[in-house]
Amino acid sequence: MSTPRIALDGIRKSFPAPRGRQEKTTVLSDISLTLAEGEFVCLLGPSGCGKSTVLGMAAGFDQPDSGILLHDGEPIAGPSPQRGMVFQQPTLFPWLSVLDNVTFGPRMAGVPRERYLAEAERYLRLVGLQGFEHHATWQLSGGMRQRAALARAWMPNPEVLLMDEPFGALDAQTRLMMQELLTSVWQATGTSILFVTHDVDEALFLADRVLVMSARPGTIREELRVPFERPRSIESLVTDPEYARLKQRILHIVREEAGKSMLAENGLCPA
Ligand SMILES: Nc1ncnc2c1ncn2[C@@H]1O[C@H](COP(=O)(O)OP(=O)(O)OP(=O)(O)O)[C@@H](O)[C@H]1O
Repeated sequence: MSTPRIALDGIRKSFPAPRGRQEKTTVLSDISLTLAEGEFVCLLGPSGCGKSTVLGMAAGFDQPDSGILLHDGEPIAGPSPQRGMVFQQPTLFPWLSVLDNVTFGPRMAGVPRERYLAEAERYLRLVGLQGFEHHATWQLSGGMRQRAALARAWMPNPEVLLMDEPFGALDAQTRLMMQELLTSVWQATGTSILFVTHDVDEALFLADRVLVMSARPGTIREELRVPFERPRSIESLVTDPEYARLKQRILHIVREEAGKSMLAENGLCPA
């Protein structure tokens, strides 16, 4: 078997307790997962189970207390342009044009314009923003801003993209369009994607595999392979009995784990 792009093995992570309290909060108890080259994996789980913490560690923003964290078999010691991150709120500079936002990294690094312009135009075309290069980002809709953020994340040609509910703030129609668009850019680039979502339909539309996390302290409770051929159409998927079975299974686990979280928050032990 080839080396995975990203591998987490036995990751444990705790954070200091809020002021005035002694004990630490253990957020992740034993997380092991892999992301293969070109694979699309979705991470689902109840609120607060540690999904963003997993992404942050894979990005190199934070280190685990124990366990192994690897990119192509090498330890992840800090952030790298090979691992891009996309957040729910696109972190764009509102006063800059779309093109200046997308090319911000190479411009700040002093790369000559002719070396990055064709690449920027390619990504703007892939995300459907050709013709909007010179608009300021405050002039764009939420979906268009997130498309600009995608083009910017792809500019360094990262091997891995880590996405933290990137479509969570969009309306249902825009969200569907963004899922189709993301799938087509992913297929055109071959980037490995680890994608956090709360939306089971989104996970089943996008992913090759879905990993469902337990309540905090988070661990991977179940892994489901998503068998549907690509390109996928949401209209066909929703009539597929296998889609209904997978959706029911994931909803069942997430509800069960969310129930455990509520009991723990109220100081009660799950039965
Ligand atoms: N830097 C930090 N310091 C202290 N606690 C933190 C820190 N980062 C995260 N936490 C805590 O860790 C837990 C997990 O947070 P995280 O954001 O990873 O969960 P999540 O599954 O992504 O949540 P959600 O689904 O609600 O976005 C939360 O209780 C959060 O308060």
